[in-house]
Amino acid sequence: MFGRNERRGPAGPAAGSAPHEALRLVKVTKVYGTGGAEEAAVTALDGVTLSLPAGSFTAVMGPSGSGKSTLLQCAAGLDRPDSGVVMVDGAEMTAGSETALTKFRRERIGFVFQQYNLLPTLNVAQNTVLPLKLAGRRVDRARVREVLARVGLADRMRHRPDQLSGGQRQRVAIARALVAAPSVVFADEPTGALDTRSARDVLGLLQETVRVDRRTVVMVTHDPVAASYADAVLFLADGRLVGQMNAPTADAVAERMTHLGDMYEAGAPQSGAQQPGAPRTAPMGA
Ligand SMILES: Nc1ncnc2c1ncn2[C@@H]1O[C@H](COP(=O)(O)OP(=O)(O)OP(=O)(O)O)[C@@H](O)[C@H]1O
Repeated sequence: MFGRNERRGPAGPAAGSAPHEALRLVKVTKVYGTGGAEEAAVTALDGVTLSLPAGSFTAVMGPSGSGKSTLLQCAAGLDRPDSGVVMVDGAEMTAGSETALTKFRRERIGFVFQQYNLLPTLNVAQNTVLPLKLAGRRVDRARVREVLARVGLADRMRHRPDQLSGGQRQRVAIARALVAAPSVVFADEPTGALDTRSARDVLGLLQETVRVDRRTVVMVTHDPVAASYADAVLFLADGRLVGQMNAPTADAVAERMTHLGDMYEAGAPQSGAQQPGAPRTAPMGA
């Protein structure tokens, strides 16, 4: 496991080769409500365009209500945008039927939620293999053991979630997210319910899956320390991307968050300099 400041160089591929794009959003818009007399329409996402290279770890931050969860839901295929395109590994996720979307999600996407979402009646191993079973894929026992060993739970395979601590439960959720070798892992406040030490373990595991397995991780968080484990932070305000910070530190992220409202009101979004392996966001309004 790597410490948060132990970076192994840029998260992108070796210099000279074109970065493989893991996730692309083009003008993704989501409006809730009809805008009728009794229900004001809320534009939760307003034309979000971004591109994340494979093997990158990106945190998404922004004030409450800025659209972070909606962005995650739309990018992960758990919800459909009203307009715009979501592509994973160069394939358009938003194109097909509900069945096709579900299949796409099961094959290419992993999830980690704040409240773990483990099934209480299944043990650790059974929870971990659930994505494989749902996708109708063969369960490779050695792979399951390997993934559980990676998260430090090889000796807990027969335990049920209620026999585990919060940190251990979240590590099961990470094993479950990784077992099917997804292209992108989406994590929604994965450390929101954890103590500092468990949070550090979970963030280290997410970082490790990026560095070692070359997975792509997108994490929504309110916590500047959690965001500092990422390669880059994207800042949202009012459903728009308003800034980006590469190689973030907790202090710099906290400061940017403090000024985010002012920045946005002044119409002066700031972006950090682009670095290899960092996400590319479109200019405002693109
Ligand atoms: N199902 C829904 N129906 C109507 N409005 C919604 C719905 N889901 C979200 N919204 C609205 O869309 C906007 C963005 O919500 P979202 O949950 O994405 O924000 P967030 O940045 O994740 O907020 P938080 O940090 O508080 O979780 C908010 O104004 C919210 O009230």
